[in-house]
Amino acid sequence: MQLIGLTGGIASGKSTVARRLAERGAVAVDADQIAREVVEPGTPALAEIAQTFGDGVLNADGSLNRAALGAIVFSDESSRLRLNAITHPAVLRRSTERFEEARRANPDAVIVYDVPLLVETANAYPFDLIVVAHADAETRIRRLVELRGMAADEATRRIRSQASDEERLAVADVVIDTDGSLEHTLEQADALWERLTTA
Ligand SMILES: CC(C)(COP(=O)(O)OP(=O)(O)OC[C@H]1O[C@@H](n2cnc3c(N)ncnc32)[C@H](O)[C@@H]1O)[C@@H](O)C(=O)NCCC(=O)NCCS
Ligand SMILES: Nc1ncnc2c1ncn2[C@@H]1O[C@H](COP(=O)(O)OP(=O)(O)OP(=O)(O)O)[C@@H](O)[C@H]1O
Repeated sequence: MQLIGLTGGIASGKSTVARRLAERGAVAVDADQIAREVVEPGTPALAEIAQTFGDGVLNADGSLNRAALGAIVFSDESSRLRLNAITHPAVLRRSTERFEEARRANPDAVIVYDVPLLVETANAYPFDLIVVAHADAETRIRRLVELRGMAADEATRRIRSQASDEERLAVADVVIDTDGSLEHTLEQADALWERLTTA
């Protein structure tokens, strides 16, 4: 098994790279998706979030109101760290289970773990290789505004709450330049796959 940590700032194109690698045969594990699973109604993490941030972060049906919680944590660093302290242990546990399942199914599996906060959590995982998808903050803000309808100031706040480009590049074994065309990104993902699968 090879465990590849794939990170990058918000809207850098991590999921695009992960999807391409999955098409070529990798097992993709997505930390954002797991972070959603661990706060589903009935989970201990959701109960702790409601206790910490109040019932205002819940929808009428008891599910997490992501916009309400996002508004709190991306404008107040201590709240964001409190949320991380609640969710990250559960994300770590479930992610590790997914890696283990993939290894049991195929001992030669190449697992691509798409994780936005890798710089903050890298030491928790035994990565064989760290890949950083890198695009300028300006490009990422434009994508968030144009493709996801996010307000520019919200996009800037999220970027500020994450590790800097320098911090991410400092831990990278491989950098994928995601600032250019989509084809250029996909070509680099294909080259990475060749490297991973030709010993
Ligand atoms: C605050 C929440 C409810 C906002 O939900 P929303 O649907 O608006 O965003 P979503 O979860 O799709 O995340 C989108 C992007 O925001 C960034 N982001 C999310 N959480 C964080 C965080 N705690 N710190 C910095 N950036 C973050 C990431 O780049 C992520 O890809 C949600 O992001 C959350 O529960 N975050 C805590 C869990 C976490 O750290 N997830 C990141 C991967 S482990
Ligand atoms: N050169 C490029 N490389 C990657 N994505 C690109 C490129 N040009 C445009 N895009 C677009 O930018 C967006 C990047 O989104 P993607 O979900 O891949 O990023 P992400 O890093 O996973 O985001 P998040 O941190 O929010 O999960 C997609 O809509 C993609 O089509």
